[in-house]
Amino acid sequence: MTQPQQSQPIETQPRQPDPGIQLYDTMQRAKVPFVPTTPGHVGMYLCGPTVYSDAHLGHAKKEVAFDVIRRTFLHFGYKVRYVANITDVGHLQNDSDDGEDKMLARARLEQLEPMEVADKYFWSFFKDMDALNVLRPSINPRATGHIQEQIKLIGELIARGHAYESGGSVYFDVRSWPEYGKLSGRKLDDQEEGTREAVREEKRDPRDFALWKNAEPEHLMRWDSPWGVGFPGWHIECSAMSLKYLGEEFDIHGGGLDLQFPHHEAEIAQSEAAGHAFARYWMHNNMLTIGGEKMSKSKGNFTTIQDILHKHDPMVVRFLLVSSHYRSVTEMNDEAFVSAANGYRRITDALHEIERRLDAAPAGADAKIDAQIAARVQEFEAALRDDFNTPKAVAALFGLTAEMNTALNARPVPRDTLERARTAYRTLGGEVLGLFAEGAVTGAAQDDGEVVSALMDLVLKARQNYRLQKQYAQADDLRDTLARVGVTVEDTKDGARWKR
Ligand SMILES: Nc1ncnc2c1ncn2[C@@H]1O[C@H](COP(=O)(O)OP(=O)(O)OP(=O)(O)O)[C@@H](O)[C@H]1O
Ligand SMILES: [Zn+2]
Repeated sequence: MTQPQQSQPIETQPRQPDPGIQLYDTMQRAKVPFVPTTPGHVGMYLCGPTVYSDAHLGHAKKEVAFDVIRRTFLHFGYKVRYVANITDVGHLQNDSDDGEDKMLARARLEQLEPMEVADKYFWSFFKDMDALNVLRPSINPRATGHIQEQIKLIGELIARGHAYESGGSVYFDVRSWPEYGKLSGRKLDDQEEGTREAVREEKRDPRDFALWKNAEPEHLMRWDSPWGVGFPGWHIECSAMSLKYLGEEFDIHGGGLDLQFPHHEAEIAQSEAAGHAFARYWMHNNMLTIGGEKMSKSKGNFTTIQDILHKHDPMVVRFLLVSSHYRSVTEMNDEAFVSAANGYRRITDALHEIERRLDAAPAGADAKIDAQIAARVQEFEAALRDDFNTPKAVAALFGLTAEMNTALNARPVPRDTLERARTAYRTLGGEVLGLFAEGAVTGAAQDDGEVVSALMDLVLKARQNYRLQKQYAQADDLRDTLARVGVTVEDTKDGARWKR
């Protein structure tokens, strides 16, 4: 795999970790101050994809939401360890303990080995995420690479009396853990059982969930265990891998709202019952919807990220996603893309104009514009400190853009002020919101992006050099070549400009 073609966030100045971040904790059902387990550090665990098909736009909402949260912590001076798992075994069709393993069902459909399915969709997931400028996880553990860790944790649960073996499978005993249900607020008696008769018979209580499943003879993914040949249940991988890479207690556990029950509830019960403190804060993104309904693979109402990237610039897709709050529903339709494309262009046009004018700008600074920029930076940062409020942060960028456009239209803006504005855009829009990927891998619309803009800057500089050296034939030749591909060059008092 090629390296991610994205710039890692860099801080413009060394910072002390910002103590003022508030986040909404699903467990406390309130916005609370973020207090790290280890000062200056954030350990995050995100439930990643089950790699059995191409990712859709709903997955992109989740990945981008948590990517911005991670980037915000980096911006505010924290060191972040970001662990996001890959589920490549144990996720059964109906999310309970019944049905076929999603990986196996797909393997049969595509006539591939289960591991071929996992690898195929693992790489396609990261290709999509690179295009959307989502930073790669610090650690990206796969469930099948951590079978021993899962077996060990299951053994601990049996030893403590919170799990039992039955018919070669092992189940978590929910009755032994009265706190089961505390995240989602579901009482044990409300919880529906959705399992087959044979599975139900193995359980002491229908709501017990599988930690280990006995493998039927035709089941291809299988490992030896103290309970016979089988495979792990879906939930146990996240407890085992977060414990391994983030320790006994870590800061933030994230995932989609639809994972609260049963997945996160099960993760909490099995981790805490095994004696681990587990996550301090629980964060959940809301859903991306289409016609008011959750976009999902099983409903069939999904659009893959690949399909979207054939029609739209990946940065416009990202802009659309960050324009709504991670805890809000994002409704997807054509108008949403049109308005995101317009909004994104408004911001990038201003940034490019600022960058274009930098070289020829008069020396000095403009105190009034500097103050406006500083106020917008504060507004942006305050929005993100307040539970990562990206729509408000985007509004601050629009405010900055309106003010900069007014200033740019009124008078020559001095260089230090242009530089300050440029840094504000590049740091806040680029590093924190991740909106200006340099050379991200993409679909069709990318030629409109920054690569072209950078190349055109080079060409115009070369033309200017010819003119300064009075080599007018060469300068005209460049202009004519551009004209043949539909690019016109205009000479203005502020230097040459190009347009298509
Ligand atoms: N429409 C959506 N909006 C936001 N997040 C989503 C959406 N769909 C899935 N996710 C999140 O992506 C992750 C993986 O989800 P999953 O693989 O179950 O996708 P799915 O399309 O819902 O599949 P299925 O329909 O088979 O359940 C989960 O954290 C889930 O919350
Ligand atoms: Zn998980």
